Amino acid sequence: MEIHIAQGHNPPHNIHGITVVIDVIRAFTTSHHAFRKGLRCIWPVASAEQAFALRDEHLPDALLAGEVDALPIKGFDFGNSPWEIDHAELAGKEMILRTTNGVAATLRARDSREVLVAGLVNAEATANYLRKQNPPTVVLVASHPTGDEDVACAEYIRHLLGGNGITYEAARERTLNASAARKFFNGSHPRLRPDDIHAAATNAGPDALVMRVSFEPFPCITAH
Ligand SMILES: O=C(O)[C@H](CS(=O)(=O)O)OP(=O)(O)O
Ligand SMILES: [Mg+2]
Repeated sequence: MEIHIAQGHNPPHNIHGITVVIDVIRAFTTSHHAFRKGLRCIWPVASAEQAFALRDEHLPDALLAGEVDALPIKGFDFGNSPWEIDHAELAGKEMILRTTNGVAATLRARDSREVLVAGLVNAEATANYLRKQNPPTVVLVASHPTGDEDVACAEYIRHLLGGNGITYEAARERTLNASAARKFFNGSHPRLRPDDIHAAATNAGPDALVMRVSFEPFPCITAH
């Protein structure tokens, strides 16, 4: 298995392999928490306008979650926040999600045999799944174009797959110290809570959920 790490919103082609889009702070931490609460599926979209349109035209009961510039969007039910998700009733529901990095990169990751999304929370379960599938290539996409937290998670997954990499403890430290984490610790906004970063830095172990993306008729994330 060849393992490549890429960074940013444009995952490379990986026609015969599996692509894992990584967003630790916070999109796929939020997603994992939502699936743990019984959410059925996530519909990722590129903008707040698309989120409102998808709900109004096709999914009248779906909840809206996400951010612009990390902040909650007016008219949405939740921010891009694992803490807010932990305090919500989600069993059997569907959610439309708009985020800056994780969702943006996922929407551009179609040229792959299979696409997964992950954070540190489900890195171990994702690595176990990759090992079982044993594709010829794995592309780990650190979705934040310049940040360190997603690269750290990619290096941890590569380590779990037997390649060069770092321990969970090192990835956790890099997440807590990432530039994207700062605004959650300095009281900059009441809905940017330190709890979100502590959730993002948590390892839920091998029993965490693997999150897969399908693209037809609309992009959709489900958990397994
Ligand atoms: O809301 C988030 O956590 C981020 C934006 S930032 O990196 O914190 O500015 O969006 P995401 O798509 O989850 O990286
Ligand atoms: Mg991020």
